[in-house]
Amino acid sequence: MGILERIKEIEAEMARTQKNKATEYHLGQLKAKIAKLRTQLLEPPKGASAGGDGFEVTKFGHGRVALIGFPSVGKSTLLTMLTGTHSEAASYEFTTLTCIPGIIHYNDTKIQLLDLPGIIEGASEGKGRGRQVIAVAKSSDLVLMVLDASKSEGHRQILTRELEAVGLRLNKRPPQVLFREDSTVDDLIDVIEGNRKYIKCVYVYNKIDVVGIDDVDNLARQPNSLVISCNLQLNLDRLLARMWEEMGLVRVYTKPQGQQPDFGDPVVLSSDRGGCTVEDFCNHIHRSLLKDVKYVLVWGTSARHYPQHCGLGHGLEDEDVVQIVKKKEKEEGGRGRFKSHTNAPDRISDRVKKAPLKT
Ligand SMILES: Nc1nc2c(ncn2[C@@H]2O[C@H](COP(=O)(O)OP(=O)(O)OP(=O)(O)O)[C@@H](O)[C@H]2O)c(=O)[nH]1
Ligand SMILES: [K+]
Ligand SMILES: [Mg+2]
Repeated sequence: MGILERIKEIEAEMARTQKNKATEYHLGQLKAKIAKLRTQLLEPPKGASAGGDGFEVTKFGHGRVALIGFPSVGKSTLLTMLTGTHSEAASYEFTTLTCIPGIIHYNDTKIQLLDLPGIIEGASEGKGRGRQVIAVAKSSDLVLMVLDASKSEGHRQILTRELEAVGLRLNKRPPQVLFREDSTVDDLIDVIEGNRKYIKCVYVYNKIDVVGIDDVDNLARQPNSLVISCNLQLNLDRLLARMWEEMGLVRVYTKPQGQQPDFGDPVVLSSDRGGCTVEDFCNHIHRSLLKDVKYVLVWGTSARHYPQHCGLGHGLEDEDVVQIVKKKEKEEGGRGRFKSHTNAPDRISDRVKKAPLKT
C-alpha cells in the first residue's frame, strides 16, 4: 500500500472515531502516525537534486513574502485568510507538502505570499523539504516566521539557527568591515564567504486565542514581533500594515501634463529591487524614455517645495507625484519657473499634506 493510501485509511479511522476523553489518546496516536507518513512524503526522492520538482513558483507582483515555521502553527490558515487562495489546513502536521502562492492586494500594490511546508530542526541539513523551503525563503523580500503562541519560546531560536546555518541573516544589515567598526569574527566570515542573504523577518505569534493575556503581552514585546489569531481574526490588519511597511515599497504616481495622475495605478519602486531615484522611475516606465527626459517635476514628501524641479539622481518617496518634462517640451504654465502650481495634482495624500515641507 502506498503512503497516500495509508494516510487516507487513518483519516477514515479518525473520522469514524468519536471524540471523547476515552478516545483522546488513540486519536492523538493516529494523528502522530499521519504526521510521520507525511514527513515521508516530504523526503525528496533518492538522487533528486534540490530544485526542479515543481517546488519553485514564478515571482509575481511587487514583492514576495514567505511563511516559514514549524508544522501546524497556522501558516496555511493565514494564507487562506490574507489572500483568499485556499491552502489546505488541518490539525495534523505536514498538511502542506509544496509551495502554494497567493496574492495580497494592499495599498494599490500586489504582494505574493507563499505558503510552505513546515520545517523541522535539521532542515538546514536537508531534513524533510528543509532545503527547498529555505531556498524559497532566500528568494523572498520578507520572511514571516509563524510561531505557535502556546508552544515553547525556544522555537524562535531553533528556526533562526536553521536559517542562519544556510546563510540567511534575519534583521541584520551586511557588516561594513572597516577597522573602525566592531565586527565580529562571524561578520568577517560572512563578508569573505559572500553568499549571505540579508533579509527582514517579522516573528508572527499565531493562536493567541489559546493563551493567557500575560503571555500575549510578553510575546508582543519581543523584538520584531506581532501577535495574531487567525481563528478570531485578531490583529490581521496590523500584520498587513507591518508587512507592507517592512517591504519599503515606494508608490509613485505619474502625472501627464495638464492632467491629473491616476491614483489607482502607481509605479512601484523599492530600494531593495532596483532603487527609487527619478532614473529608476523613468526606466520603469520605459527603457528608452531616459534619453528624452530634461527634468521632472515632483510633488510629495521628497520635494522641498511644490513642484520641485529634479534631476535623474533625485530620490523619490512613497506617494510622490511626478511629471516628466521631456527635451523640447515646454513645462506646464509657460516659460516662468514654478508657475505650474495652478495645475498641481488635486489629490496629494493626507500623509504628504501633513508632512512639513523640507527646507
Ligand atoms: N486555536 C487556534 N487554532 C488555529 C489558529 N490558526 C490555525 N489554527 C489551527 O491550527 C491547525 C494547523 O493549521 P494549518 O494552517 O494547517 O497549519 P500549517 O502551519 O499550515 O501546518 P503544516 O502545513 O502542516 O505545516 C489547524 O487545526 C488550524 O485550524 C488560531 O489562530 N487559533
Ligand atoms: K497542519
Ligand atoms: Mg500548511
